[in-house]
Amino acid sequence: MATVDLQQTSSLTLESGEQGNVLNIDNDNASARISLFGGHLLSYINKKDNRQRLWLSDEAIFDNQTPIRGGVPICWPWFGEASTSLPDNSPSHGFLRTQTWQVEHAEDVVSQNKVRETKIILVPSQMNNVGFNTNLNVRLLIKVGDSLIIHLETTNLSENPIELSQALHTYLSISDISNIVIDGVTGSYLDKLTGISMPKTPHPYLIDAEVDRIHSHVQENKVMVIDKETNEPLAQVSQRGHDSLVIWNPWIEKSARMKDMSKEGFKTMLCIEAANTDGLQIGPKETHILEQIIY
Ligand SMILES: O=P(O)(O)OC[C@H]1O[C@@H](O)[C@H](O)[C@@H](O)[C@@H]1O
Repeated sequence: MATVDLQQTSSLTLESGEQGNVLNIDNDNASARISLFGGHLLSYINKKDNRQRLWLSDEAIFDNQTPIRGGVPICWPWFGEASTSLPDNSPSHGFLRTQTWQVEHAEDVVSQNKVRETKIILVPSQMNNVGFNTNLNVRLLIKVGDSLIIHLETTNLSENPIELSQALHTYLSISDISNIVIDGVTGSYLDKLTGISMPKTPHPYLIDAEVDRIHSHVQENKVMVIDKETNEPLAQVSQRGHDSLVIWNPWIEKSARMKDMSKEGFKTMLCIEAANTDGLQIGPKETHILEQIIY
């Protein structure tokens, strides 16, 4: 691939430091950081209130091998543990979050609503891995403006349908997990901790223990995390091209077992993941877009 001249995009710089190679974006509406290891968003600050929307672990490991804890990991072409048909030691959540990605395109643009934004397209440098031999093309389109738009595009280049699973594993930054309520998630869900399908999402939806849930029948497109005391929205996401939302917080004991999470880390994060967990079929020559927008 031809090298993209990043200097053409005035809102964008490439930094090489302790966190590896990171794209730094700073425009009129927002700032953001994207690691080229994993094509991984690390930070998004919307300048309308200067609040950080993404949570990044204080203990995240930046060694260009370990998946980064926090931000927006790209889970692809499987979500969660690898199927038994794949070789032993196939990594959890697929192999793209531990690939180096390249910039295919970068541009300062003005949106239809006349908002200045930075548009970036990233592609993984390698596609075949650990027995998952596909004829698939992946692109990650990111628009940083008065919202953060993320498109994970998968194109099936082959003559046959292909099945996969995937997620935009977004870690949202919140003030205090004991002080929030989730709005917009209802219906039945699979509790991954017990393996049991639960008929109803609790209302109000509070988090006061470990949660790992796949919500497959979410009616609302927009989901909000609201401060219980002030009623202010702390985070707002919407999604498209998904079959489920995954809600995850490891709570006290699981956090303590994780090498890249501090003891108190779980208190200020909540994952709301736009996902396809039920086997997404992509037809020959078709492109699928999984979108999440963070406001
Ligand atoms: O530690 P990892 O591989 O990044 O996964 C974190 C969590 O990711 C969530 O999506 C899964 O539902 C959890 O089961 C998992 O523990």
